Amino acid sequence: MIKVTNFSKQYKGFTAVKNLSFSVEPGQILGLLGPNGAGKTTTLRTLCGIIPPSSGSLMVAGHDVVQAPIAAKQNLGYIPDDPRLFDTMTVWEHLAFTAAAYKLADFEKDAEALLASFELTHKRNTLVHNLSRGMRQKVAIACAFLHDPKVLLFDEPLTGLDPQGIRGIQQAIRDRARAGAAIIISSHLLSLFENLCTHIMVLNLGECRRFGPMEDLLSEVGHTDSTSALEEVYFSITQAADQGSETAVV
Ligand SMILES: Nc1ncnc2c1ncn2[C@@H]1O[C@H](COP(=O)(O)OP(=O)(O)OP(=O)(O)O)[C@@H](O)[C@H]1O
Repeated sequence: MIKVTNFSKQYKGFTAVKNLSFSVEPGQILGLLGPNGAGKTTTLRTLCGIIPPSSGSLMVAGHDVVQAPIAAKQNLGYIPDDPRLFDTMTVWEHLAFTAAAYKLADFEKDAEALLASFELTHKRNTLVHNLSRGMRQKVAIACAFLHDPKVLLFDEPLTGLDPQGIRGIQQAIRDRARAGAAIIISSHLLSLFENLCTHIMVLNLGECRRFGPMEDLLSEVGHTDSTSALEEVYFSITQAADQGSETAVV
């Protein structure tokens, strides 16, 4: 569903991502982690077609994001770390606008259901300018879900959410994966990965240092507490990477 092959990205000669290859199948949730500047956002933004790759191929639901950008985007929902909304539009107008952009007929029932699931029904006619940060985040996620994309990309999805919101988004992500979506989540919250992800990729300085199923990664460490196990794996990989170790695939 998501297939990235030998992807590299340079910004004016600086290599932000180097020779990255991985895939995410339907139902899988890949957790992308790595220190600041590791290349996570660059990878997600390239998969969305916001920035072009320098080399390599990136496929979304069978469509090359450079060769067939519209078909790729029709199958994609992207929630950036700082979603930009239209301050002078209401919550409902955002959903209607999104439906028009994706040419969705009869979107109303699905939109109502999304508002209910994100506890936004009572804010239906409120200008997004007058929403809290967490509510704005939920509007962005509801819009990204509306066309029922096969691929979902989340950059730091829990920023600004309250515990109830966090639980709601986690459940929504799980439901989408169960329904067959391929999902990538970038975050610094290891506990989020432990609760949600089927696979993990650790990036450091633009290179993949580890990629594989979560259970394989955790079994290496042999912890019963998976949050601290993930933490241990993360630090051992990123510190080893700093000392120049090779990429490992589990
Ligand atoms: N437009 C740009 N021009 C030049 N360099 C850039 C640009 N965007 C990102 N970079 C550089 O590319 C590298 C990777 O950045 P990126 O935003 O992908 O990292 P990240 O893993 O998402 O980091 P964080 O966890 O801090 O969000 C960084 O060194 C960053 O400074």
